[in-house]
Amino acid sequence: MDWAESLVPKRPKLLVVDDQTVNIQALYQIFGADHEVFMATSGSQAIKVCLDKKPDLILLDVIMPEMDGIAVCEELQKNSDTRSIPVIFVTSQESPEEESRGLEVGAVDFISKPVNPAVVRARVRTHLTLKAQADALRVMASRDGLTGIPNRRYFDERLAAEWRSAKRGSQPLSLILIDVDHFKAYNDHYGHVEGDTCLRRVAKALKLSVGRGRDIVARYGGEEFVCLLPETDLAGAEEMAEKLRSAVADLEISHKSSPVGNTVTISLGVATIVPTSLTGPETLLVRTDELLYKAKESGRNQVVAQAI
Ligand SMILES: Nc1nc2c(ncn2[C@@H]2O[C@H](COP(=O)(O)OP(=O)(O)OP(=O)(O)O)[C@@H](O)[C@H]2O)c(=O)[nH]1
Repeated sequence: MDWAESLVPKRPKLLVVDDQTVNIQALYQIFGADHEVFMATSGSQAIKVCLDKKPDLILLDVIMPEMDGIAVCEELQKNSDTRSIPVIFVTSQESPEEESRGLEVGAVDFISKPVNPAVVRARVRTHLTLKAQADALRVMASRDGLTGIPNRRYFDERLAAEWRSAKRGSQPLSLILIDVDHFKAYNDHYGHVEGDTCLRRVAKALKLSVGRGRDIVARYGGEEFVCLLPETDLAGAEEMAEKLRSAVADLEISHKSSPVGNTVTISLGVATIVPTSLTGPETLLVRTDELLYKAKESGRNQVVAQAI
């Protein structure tokens, strides 16, 4: 088994959608033993099952009354939770027009009815492998290689999305920029390998300190980290920043060449904004960076917070 195949779940989840139960049964016979098979007999039911069960792949009948396969595909494409689920159309009247229309709306493959067990198994396996590979690459592209926490790229995406959401709901959005104090001196004293270990431990402590579902901690670059707190006002963000500061202090990582103390410390800038059309995410980033600078200037190992 190669790397890509090993990423496929042991018992992949398949959703079979067909208005004729006899067709569903035929596919169940082929996949039931080594796949978890969900069934839907209409387009709207298929959408519900997708949202609920998050299948790894969908085998979708094209012609169905009420909501056909094309409409189901279009609906799945609209939602970021279902967009990446591969859809294979199962069709009885194959025509080039129908095939190109299906591919346009996001189908990855076509299979003719009545299905041939060996062909359908091989195609499903191929698309499950491709999906698993794409998922793994997506995760890898959003992680920082050294610390394993989300990287700047992922943070930028989340910031843009949370900005839009906060603007729509007129909710506060808070940002904390975090910088390890005198880290150059740490590297100079202990060496780069120890420096890397220190960054990993700091990242872990920060990550374990944030609790809410949409909060994220990411590596912003070098010895800088960032924490994004949706629907959080200044008081809440300041409290969180203080928690992060103590979490790192509590690690008690020896830093003999630090003018601040004997252990590794961090400085934090905190800003909160209720986004409007007149401002953009850069406003929040720039202001938070200025506040971090103030925290450094005022002696480090502290939090400086302000609402915009
Ligand atoms: N070991 C290690 N060091 C890094 C990494 N990324 C950045 N650094 C180091 O972090 C240090 C940051 O130094 P400065 O920007 O001068 O900041 P500082 O020494 O922390 O000083 P202040 O921020 O003012 O307290 C540099 O020496 C970088 O080489 C990394 O991935 N691993």
